[in-house]
Amino acid sequence: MRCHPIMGIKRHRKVYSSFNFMGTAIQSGAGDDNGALTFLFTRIADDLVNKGYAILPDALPDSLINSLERCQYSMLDSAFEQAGIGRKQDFQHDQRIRRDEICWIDGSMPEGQQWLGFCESLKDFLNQQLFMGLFSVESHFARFESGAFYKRHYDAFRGQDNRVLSMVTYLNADWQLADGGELVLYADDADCEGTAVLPRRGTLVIFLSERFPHEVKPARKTRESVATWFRLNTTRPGRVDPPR
Ligand SMILES: O=C(O)CCC(=O)C(=O)O
Ligand SMILES: [Fe+2]
Repeated sequence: MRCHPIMGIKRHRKVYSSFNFMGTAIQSGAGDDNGALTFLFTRIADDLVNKGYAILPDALPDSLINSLERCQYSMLDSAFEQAGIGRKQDFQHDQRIRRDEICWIDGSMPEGQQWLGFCESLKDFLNQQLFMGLFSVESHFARFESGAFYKRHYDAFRGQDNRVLSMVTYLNADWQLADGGELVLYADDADCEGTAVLPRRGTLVIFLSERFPHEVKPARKTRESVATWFRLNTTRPGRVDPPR
């Protein structure tokens, strides 16, 4: 994959260890987890500056993945709804483009709160380090049943939407190449090859929403993921901009 230096993001030198991950006090040993999270967040910030994306296998602490999984298991299947394309008035289901089911994480369960706390901490860290001006976070579980896919798309279009950063993580243990369902991240519109990522448990992918077209190849067994977006606040007089 070709890489381009990221425009508009600069590293702000700071002492990382002083950062406080209040939202992610994970079970016991929170001190160790905080150290690991500082390391992870620093890696993400560096990769965003250098490449505009990060692909990090085994990135998330087990405790966080386990609680995401508990949260997801406890949601009734009926809580998953067919995913649509577009926002509000443009919202439509188009099975030719995507065939996953989603369930928004609203913080009504402690495990969901823990995940949203992790995302908030990352948002604050990136704002402190890179001055990204991220304002809010939205996150949902997604389930791709066997045969489901999501065709090549952007998560945001320049000047139109306020999704700035896209992040995906996966819950699938023992996912093999033969299971399909790869996320393919393309460098730009001209890139036909891309970089394929297997949706393996704990892998974290994060990228600039407006810059990288991407797709999910057809899965050959049920594929469980968590998709998250970091947004700017584009509310202005006469136009309220709620999340989603
Ligand atoms: O699940 C993935 O790997 C990516 C999903 C995606 O592109 C999206 O929800 O916009
Ligand atoms: Fe996407």
